[in-house]
Amino acid sequence: MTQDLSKYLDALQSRYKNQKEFLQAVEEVYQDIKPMIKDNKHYQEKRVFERLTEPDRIITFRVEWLDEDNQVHINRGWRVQHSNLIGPYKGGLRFHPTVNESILKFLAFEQCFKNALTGLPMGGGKGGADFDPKGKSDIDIMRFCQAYMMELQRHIGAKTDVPAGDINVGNREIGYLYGQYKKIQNQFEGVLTGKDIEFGGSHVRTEATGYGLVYFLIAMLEQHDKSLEGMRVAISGAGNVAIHAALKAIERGAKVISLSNSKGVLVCEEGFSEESVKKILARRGDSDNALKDVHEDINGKWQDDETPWHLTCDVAMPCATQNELNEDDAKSLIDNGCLCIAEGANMPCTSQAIELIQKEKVLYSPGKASNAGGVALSGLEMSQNASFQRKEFDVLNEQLREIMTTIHDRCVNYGEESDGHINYVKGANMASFERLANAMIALGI
Ligand SMILES: NC(=O)C1=CN([C@@H]2O[C@H](COP(=O)(O)OP(=O)(O)OC[C@H]3O[C@@H](n4cnc5c(N)ncnc54)[C@H](O)[C@@H]3O)[C@@H](O)[C@H]2O)C=CC1
Ligand SMILES: O=C(O)CCC(=O)C(=O)O
Repeated sequence: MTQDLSKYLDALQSRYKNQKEFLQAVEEVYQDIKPMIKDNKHYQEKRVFERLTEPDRIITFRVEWLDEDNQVHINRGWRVQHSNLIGPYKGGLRFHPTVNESILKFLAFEQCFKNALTGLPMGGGKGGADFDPKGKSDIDIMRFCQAYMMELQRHIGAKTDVPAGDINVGNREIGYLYGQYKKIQNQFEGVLTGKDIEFGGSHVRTEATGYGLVYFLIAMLEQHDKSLEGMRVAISGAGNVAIHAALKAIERGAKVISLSNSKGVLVCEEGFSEESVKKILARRGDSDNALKDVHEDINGKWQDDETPWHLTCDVAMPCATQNELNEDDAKSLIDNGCLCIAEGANMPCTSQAIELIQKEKVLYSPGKASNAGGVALSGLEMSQNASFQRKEFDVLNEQLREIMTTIHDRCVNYGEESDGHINYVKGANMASFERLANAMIALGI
């Protein structure tokens, strides 16, 4: 039967040969769950792996919009509804010129496993557009969001599909998207998460992915009798995930030595202060390189076209984008003594980098486990919306910490190897696959 499965994988690789990110995500899961399928005749007979690798549906549409000078623009929009086996489709929207079907399919596929790990009733999806918000005015952003929602609203609903933010879709964009949905549908419901606190949003959603990443990291270090306090932490990215991971790591006594963007890296050898990170956060909206702008003010060094991975650090947290950390970067981190890599972004390490990291037995957590805090908090936003209630910040923050610790423990339960090493990738893949596969069998064909 595993032989048939490898034939199926060959067929998938040939059918989607132009979708390298999607295949990369599927192949990673396949390696870890192969033995589970071999040992379970129901998984074989019901062809669960094959069914899990094909999205339920992909909605593709044209987004036409008028900019503030009344010029016509046309973009491609998508929503990949991958699986609603264990709850409504759930996952973010990404607006970036590099967005294509392969990237959204990989993200939606990963999202199913991530959401299963949270223990909450959420299926997996992802969407977005090849729209580039860089340099666009607020009016242009609003008009694009309205045009995008004009089509998306037909396909989503509080119990059907609940999008949220991802790269370049934050609180402002969610507001414009939700405003348009409400106008068209005349429904005040939890159809999007990441909303403003004043109209149905939840405390801690903004911070959740970054904070959750650090809660996971702390659990991972404690599991290995280590503490985050005093550790040098290199972070990439300077967006929602990176900034909140930096703030939480600083609060917990770590020395955060870098933040980055696609133009270079900002290094602060003595460690950023909380005030420095907040300065960067405040500048983000009105500058296309906030990191470079503030470097002198906060006593940091700006390095053009560099990434953080050549720095000497104890912990690395890639929090920018997919495949941003390659084999050479992994080698450089390991040679410089890095003992832990915790992913904040989705699939930031290339397959070759992961192979090396695993071979060297460096502590390593995949994004689908360590960045699950964002979607977990979205799940809590959905339940607050459904019951027309609002929970306090501290209550939700504690719930987030508990969920991340539980995800960590699930990875340990499934990922501990005979020599005691914990393979968090294997643990995350097996624990989530089991939940999805069992649901698939119970729900019938
Ligand atoms: N926002 C969320 O709740 C969640 C986000 N993620 C993932 O985290 C990552 C970052 O997302 P957000 O922080 O939300 O987005 P964001 O739009 O707030 O920030 C993205 C950051 O990455 C930087 N960046 C983009 N491309 C880069 C490149 N090639 N090299 C270096 N830096 C680059 C940008 O300059 C920006 O600072 C993405 O992989 C996303 O899918 C994962 C889970 C939840
Ligand atoms: O909160 C959500 O629904 C989406 C989060 C997300 O896009 C992710 O986990 O990658």
